[in-house]
Amino acid sequence: MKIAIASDHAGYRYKERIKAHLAELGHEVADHGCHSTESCDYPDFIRPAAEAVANGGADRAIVLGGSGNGEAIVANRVRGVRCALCWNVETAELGRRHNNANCLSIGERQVSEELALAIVDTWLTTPFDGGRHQRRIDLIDAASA
Ligand SMILES: O=C(CO)[C@H](O)[C@H](O)COP(=O)(O)O
Repeated sequence: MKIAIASDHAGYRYKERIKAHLAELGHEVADHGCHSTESCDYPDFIRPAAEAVANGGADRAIVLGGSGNGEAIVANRVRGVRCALCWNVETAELGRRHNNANCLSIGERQVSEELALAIVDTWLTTPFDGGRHQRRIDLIDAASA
């Protein structure tokens, strides 16, 4: 899978760890920054990663911050992106099964590194259920057209 990844300073360490994990799994990763723990403004980095999904340059995106809230907000402003803020394995599973989330947001200050990797693995491997959930996604898209 082609995966775009981005963080701010608060998500930088998990970004580096998750990039290594994705490479081990054989995924192709494009890092949209940031590139250090020096304070920066997350929209500058998150938006290009989300746009990569919207324009077909990436299959999925992972965005990382301190809480992950602002990162999910930025990603969800990009049409066609469905970004799920996940803090445990169940929210990651539901983000895929019910929301067909093509973007994952995690807060480095909220979850352990071990849990972050488990969240990533679940989000990568869980299929979308379709059915009534596709109808709801269609309603979301229609409402924001
Ligand atoms: O999670 C975030 C946004 O939702 C950011 O990582 C967080 O706001 C950064 O805060 P600070 O500049 O105080 O490190």
